[in-house]
Amino acid sequence: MSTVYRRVLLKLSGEALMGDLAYGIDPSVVHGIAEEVAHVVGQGIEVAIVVGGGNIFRGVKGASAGMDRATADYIGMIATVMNSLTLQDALEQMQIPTRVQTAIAMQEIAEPYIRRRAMRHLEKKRVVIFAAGSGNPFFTTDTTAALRAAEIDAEVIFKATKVDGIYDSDPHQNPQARRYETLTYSEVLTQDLRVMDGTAIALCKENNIPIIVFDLSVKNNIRRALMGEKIGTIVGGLRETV
Ligand SMILES: Nc1ncnc2c1ncn2[C@@H]1O[C@H](COP(=O)(O)OP(=O)(O)OP(=O)(O)O)[C@@H](O)[C@H]1O
Ligand SMILES: O=c1ccn([C@@H]2O[C@H](COP(=O)(O)O)[C@@H](O)[C@H]2O)c(=O)[nH]1
Repeated sequence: MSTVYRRVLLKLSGEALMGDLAYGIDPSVVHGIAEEVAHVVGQGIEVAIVVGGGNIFRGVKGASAGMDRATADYIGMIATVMNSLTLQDALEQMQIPTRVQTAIAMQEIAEPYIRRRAMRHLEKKRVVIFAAGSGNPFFTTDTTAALRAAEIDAEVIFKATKVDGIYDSDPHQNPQARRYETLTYSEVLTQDLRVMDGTAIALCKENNIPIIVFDLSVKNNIRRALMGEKIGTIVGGLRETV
């Protein structure tokens, strides 16, 4: 069976890993994600993953409570390593070969991020999980996803998150918000649609990488999206002239 995509980058919401818990990781959520990723890998799609850290720690929150922002961001990046290792464990229990590469050296735990090595792993159909964000404070894992997608020549970024697409305002704040099916990068930026940070959108625009935003909590959505089914909101699907 031929697939729509050859190589994709899947950005998983850290917060969504909590499931119904108040904090941390719900093993059943991680197990469900791993099952869907395993299916897609089994179809021959090369999958790289960036996972957020919002279920454990966000730098901005730490800073607003009085911490030094850069220190708080390093803690946030370490949170993404915990999520990445948890996901690796779940995938390997399903016999899916997986490598975690970290942007902050922790060689006893994971490989360092080496672009060419990551690409080789992907060619060998190993799932590569990029941990510790970009390694730089003041960034997010959404921007990391855009950066890594450009570096590894991924065709598309799938942002699996807590909403089923991009709305004209935050649907968690405004129940009247209306969902878009498609948007240009420029529309997301000029309308200040904050489902992803502006740096991530700008990087995708510059490198012409489409972004598909969809709801992670619906069973089989990862599988459906990565297999090419049209769900959620697509940003930048059409080449822009502006
Ligand atoms: N216009 C919008 N359309 C859709 N969601 C929006 C919009 N504006 C803000 N949001 C919010 O963006 C959130 C998704 O982004 P957020 O960065 O919080 O999560 P994430 O990146 O998936 O998680 P994490 O940071 O834990 O990895 C949604 O839960 C929603 O409340
Ligand atoms: O490149 C990066 C990526 C992340 N951080 C910090 O980690 C947390 C968790 O990431 P989320 O994208 O919010 O899930 C983030 O709040 C930052 O504090 C970073 O500093 N640099």
